[in-house]
Amino acid sequence: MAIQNVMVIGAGQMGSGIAQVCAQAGFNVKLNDMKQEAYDRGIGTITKNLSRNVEKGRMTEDEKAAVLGRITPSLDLKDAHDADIVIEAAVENMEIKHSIFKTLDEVAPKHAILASNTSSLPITEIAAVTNRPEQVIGMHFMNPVPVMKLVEIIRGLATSDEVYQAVEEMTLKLSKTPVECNDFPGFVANRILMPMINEAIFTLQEGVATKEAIDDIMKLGMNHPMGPLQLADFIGLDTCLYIMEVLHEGFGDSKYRPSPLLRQYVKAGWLGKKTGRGFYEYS
Ligand SMILES: CC(=O)CC(=O)SCCNC(=O)CCNC(=O)[C@H](O)C(C)(C)COP(=O)(O)OP(=O)(O)OC[C@H]1O[C@@H](n2cnc3c(N)ncnc32)[C@H](O)[C@@H]1OP(=O)(O)O
Ligand SMILES: NC(=O)C1=CN([C@@H]2O[C@H](COP(=O)(O)OP(=O)(O)OC[C@H]3O[C@@H](n4cnc5c(N)ncnc54)[C@H](OP(=O)(O)O)[C@@H]3O)[C@@H](O)[C@H]2O)C=CC1
Repeated sequence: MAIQNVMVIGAGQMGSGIAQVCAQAGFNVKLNDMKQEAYDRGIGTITKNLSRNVEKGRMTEDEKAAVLGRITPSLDLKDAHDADIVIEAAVENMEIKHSIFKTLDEVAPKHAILASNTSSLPITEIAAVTNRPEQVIGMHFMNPVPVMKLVEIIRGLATSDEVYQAVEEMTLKLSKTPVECNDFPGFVANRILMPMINEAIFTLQEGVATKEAIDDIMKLGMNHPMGPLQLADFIGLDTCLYIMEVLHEGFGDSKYRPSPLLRQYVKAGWLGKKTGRGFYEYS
């Protein structure tokens, strides 16, 4: 299965990163969002990242222009009509993903693979709204996409071996490392990461230490590049809450209950770095 045309849905922090690494690897990319402003923000981030590569001598101006030339804007899911693979990176919400996958199933070519960058939502349940569940797969990139090497590849119940192999090959072309896992709540990455972040928020809520102290203890004591509260801000507190809810519901175990402080911050619109305020403030 030869992949050349890629469509990325959602031009937020993950979608823009995915579009960038695909275009850098030579794929033709359509970057889709609902609003022009969202696309403009996404392509702005990509341009900034590529300019830094030029400044650091890792890329020429011509190469930067060629990468940008391979990305075209889209505000309509029907633009998936010539895609070989669609990688969905819209918000972490099952209703929205269902609606996107239903439409994609109608408009994308029969051979197209429909992948989701979901952090935690069941791939099997996303696949079930399509007529091609064997061509639906999880392709879970890590944030920031241009830097992080891992792509967690999740097989839904019906995902075919052929589709798995095509996605594995594409991941290698992106200079990333594919690691396979099965479709279970939170997969592997977030089943392990997110309870740690949630526990850090409980620790803050209970006044055990300040946010700075919690982060310093985990950074200096465990050699983590970011403390858990800083990392939560970086991921997005809305995304963290969605993931905890998926774990809580999926396992039915109270150890996964989201911290009330996390819920409160999300209700306040303090979603972390992307909104300028989370546990920390950002200018
Ligand atoms: C929620 C999910 O479903 C799954 C997830 O993604 S969970 C989140 C997983 N990600 C992590 O855990 C990230 C943890 N943090 C880190 O690894 C590091 O703090 C970091 C890579 C983000 C920044 O590294 P740092 O050494 O502190 O900062 P800095 O020196 O500024 O950056 C290192 C490099 O990354 C690049 N970089 C940093 N942030 C970037 C971004 N947002 N986009 C693109 N490049 C970025 C920098 O340009 C720099 O590149 P060069 O050295 O080649 O110039
Ligand atoms: N943040 C992280 O660290 C990681 C996130 N993920 C997953 O990636 C996905 C995206 O997360 P992230 O990039 O952080 O989120 P962002 O909020 O940064 O971006 C999501 C983008 O998708 C847009 N969007 C929402 N609905 C639709 C739709 N129906 N069609 C097209 N675009 C839409 C949003 O527009 P608007 O703002 O107008 O709603 C926004 O621009 C989620 O599933 C998340 O779980 C995976 C790995 C890591």
